[in-house]
Amino acid sequence: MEKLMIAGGRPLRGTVQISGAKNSAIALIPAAVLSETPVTLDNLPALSDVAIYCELLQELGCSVDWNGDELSIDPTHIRSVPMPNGNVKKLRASYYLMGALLGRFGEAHIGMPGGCNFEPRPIDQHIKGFEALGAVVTNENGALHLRAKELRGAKIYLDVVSVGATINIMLAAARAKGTTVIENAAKEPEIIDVATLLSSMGAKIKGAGTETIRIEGVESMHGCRHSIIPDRIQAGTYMIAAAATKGDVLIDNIIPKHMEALTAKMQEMGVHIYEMDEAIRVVGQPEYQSVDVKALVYPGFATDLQSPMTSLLTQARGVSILTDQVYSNRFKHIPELNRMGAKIKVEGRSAIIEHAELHPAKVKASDLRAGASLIIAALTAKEGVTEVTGVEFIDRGYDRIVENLSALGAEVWRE
Ligand SMILES: CC(=O)N[C@H]1[C@@H](OP(=O)(O)OP(=O)(O)OC[C@H]2O[C@@H](n3ccc(=O)[nH]c3=O)[C@H](O)[C@@H]2O)O[C@H](CO)[C@@H](O)[C@@H]1O
Ligand SMILES: C=C(OP(=O)(O)O)C(=O)O
Repeated sequence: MEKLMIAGGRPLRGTVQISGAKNSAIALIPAAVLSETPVTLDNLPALSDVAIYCELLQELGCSVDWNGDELSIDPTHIRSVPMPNGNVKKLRASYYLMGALLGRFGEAHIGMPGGCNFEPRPIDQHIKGFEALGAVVTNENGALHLRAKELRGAKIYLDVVSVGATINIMLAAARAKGTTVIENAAKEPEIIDVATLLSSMGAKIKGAGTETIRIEGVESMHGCRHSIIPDRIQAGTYMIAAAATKGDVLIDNIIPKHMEALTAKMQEMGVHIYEMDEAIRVVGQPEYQSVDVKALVYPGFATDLQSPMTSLLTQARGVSILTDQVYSNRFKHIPELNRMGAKIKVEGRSAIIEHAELHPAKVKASDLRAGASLIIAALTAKEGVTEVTGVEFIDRGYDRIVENLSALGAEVWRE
C-alpha cells in the first residue's frame, strides 16, 4: 500500500505551476467522441483519472496518443460497445460517455460511475435530460442502457444545479435535431470550457456560464485543437497550503477570477494575497481570524475546496463554521484531522472548527479532497512525520503533488 510521508512545520516558498483542470479534462476527452476527425487537447494534467479515460476511449476503438501535456484522440474507428463494468467504475466522470455516445450513436450502455463516494451521488438529473431528448433509459443489472431512434431538442429545467447533468445534456444535445434549452444550468468554468471545445468542433452553443444554455444540434462535428483551462481546485489547494504553513508562494498559470470566492475568504482571515494577470501570490501571516464559509455552486466557494479549507481554519483564532450547501455529508476528513489534534465537530451540514495545534499521525484519505486536507494538515504539523494512506485518491486529482511540494521546500516522499 502506497503512503505519503510528510515531515511538516516548514513554510512553503517558491512558485508552483498549475496544470490543466481535472474536471475539464475528463469531460473534454469524452466530448471528442462526438467528432468525426481527431481532437487534440493541450495543457492536459497527468492524473490517474485521465489515464483511465484514455483506456475507456481505446476500449471504444479510438486511438489515443498522450505525449507530455498533449493528448490526440482519433475517433475514426469508434463504435458504441457495452461498458457495464471495469474502467467505468473507477471514476465519476465515466457518466459523460452516456451523453457523448448517445449524441454520436443514439445508444450507450454504461455502468454506474465510481469516483469519490463520500455520500450517495445520484444522476437522476442526467437521466431526466436524456429522456427529455427522446432516449429510453433502462437499468440492466446496474448498468444504464440508453437508446434513442432520434434525439430531439427539448427544454430541460434542472431540479438541482448539477455540473455533470449540465455537461452530459450538452454532449447529447450537440448532435440532436433542433434546439435544446437547459434552464437552471450550472455555471462552473469547466462548463464554459466544454462549450468552447464543442463550439470549435462545430456545435452551436450559447449561454454557457449562465443559468440558461441553448444548444442547436448539428449533423456532424469535426476535430480541433483546444487548451484546457487551469485547475482552480489544485490552485486553491496550494493557496491554502501556502497560508497554512505561513509560507510565501506564487501560484502560476491560473485564472485569478476563478479563485475569487477563496481569495476573498482568505483575505477575510488576514492572509495577504496579491493578484496578477495569470498568477496569485499568497503570503502567510503569523495569525489568522476565524471566518464562516459556505460551500455553494459557482461562483460561490467551491465544495471541492471545503475539505482543504477545514485544515486552514484549524489555524485561525476563534471558532469557524464551515457549511457545505452542495453535499450534505462531505466530512470524512474530519475524524482523521481530529486524530492529528484538530478540534472539529460536525453538526448537520456544518463543521465547527476551533483553533488547534496539529501533530503528526497515521491518517487515511478516503477521497480525493479529504486527501488534500490531510496533506495540508500534515504540512502544518510540527515535530514528526505524518503518514497518509489512500494515495490512489490523491493521484486522481493532483498532478505531480510530491514534486511540486518538494520544490516548494516541503519534506514529503512516497513510500
Ligand atoms: C467530475 C466532476 O466534474 N466532478 C465535480 C462535479 O461532480 P458532479 O457533476 O457529480 O456534481 P453535481 O454538480 O452533479 O452535484 C451537485 C449536487 O447535486 C446533486 N445531484 C446531482 C446530479 C443529479 O442528477 N442529482 C442530484 O441530486 C448531488 O448529489 C450534489 O448534491 O461537481 C461537483 C460539485 O461542484 C464537484 O464536487 C465534483 O468535483
Ligand atoms: C469529487 C471530486 O471528483 P469526482 O466528481 O470526479 O469524484 C473532486 O474533484 O473533488
